Amino acid sequence: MSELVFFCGTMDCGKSTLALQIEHNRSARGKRGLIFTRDDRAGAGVLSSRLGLCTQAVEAPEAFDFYAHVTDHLACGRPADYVIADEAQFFTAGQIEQLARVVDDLDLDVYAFGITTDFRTRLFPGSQRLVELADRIEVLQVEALCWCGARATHNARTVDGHMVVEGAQVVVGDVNGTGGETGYEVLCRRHHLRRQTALNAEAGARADSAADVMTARERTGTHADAR
Ligand SMILES: Nc1ncnc2c1ncn2[C@@H]1O[C@H](COP(=O)(O)OP(=O)(O)O)[C@@H](O)[C@H]1O
Ligand SMILES: Cc1cn([C@H]2C[C@H](O)[C@@H](COP(=O)(O)O)O2)c(=O)[nH]c1=O
Repeated sequence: MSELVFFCGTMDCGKSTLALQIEHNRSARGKRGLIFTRDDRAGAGVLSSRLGLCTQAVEAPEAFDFYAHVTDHLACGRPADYVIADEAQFFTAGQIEQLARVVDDLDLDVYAFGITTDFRTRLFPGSQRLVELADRIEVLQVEALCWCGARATHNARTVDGHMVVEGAQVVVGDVNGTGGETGYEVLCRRHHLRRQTALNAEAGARADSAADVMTARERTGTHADAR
């Protein structure tokens, strides 16, 4: 029986890589896939992984109808055995329902990949509908890590390395943003809630060690000018 599977995780945990691997393994066995994405960092009509691999995909903007596209494709006599949909968090709830119909009415497997929550820890509409409708939810096993070493569970948006909590839900970008640009950093829940990014942690550690030196000097009565 065909299924709708939602592969999810934080940013940078290997979702697009897995999408490319699933595509590779199935096409190597003669199966034909339809590949969709929306607003990939590499540009329109591309599904890209940070490992350097990418493949052509159909760009699916807000008005795009997945069900109509797949039925048209089949009606033209072209084959399709499965569907891959990356950046699924950006799809509308209605588009996820179309993907569910592709499974139920057209009997194709649909593999959707996306982050569940935004920089404010709120579900994206597409991800919410996938959680509600998917036959299976697979959390990726390659853990992205917070700067503290714990498993990263949340996505922070950063400007100059500092976490921001205001702004549009969708801002396409990458982890490790630099030079004033909007970027992202994955964090564990504790550090997301405390708004502590790697940069803040570094500054905090420097301040702590300066305070330790001051305390030691006060304790021993030594000062830089006394040396
Ligand atoms: N230089 C590298 N060497 C090895 N693995 C890398 C390298 N750069 C990225 N990766 C791997 O690629 C993963 C990101 O893959 P990607 O498919 O782009 O993530 P996602 O789609 O979840 O944002 C990282 O978690 C890491 O495991
Ligand atoms: C948290 C968050 C992310 N985004 C964007 C940033 C990237 O373009 C994608 C995620 O891509 P990835 O392949 O999973 O790294 O989503 C956003 O628009 N809004 C957010 O809150």
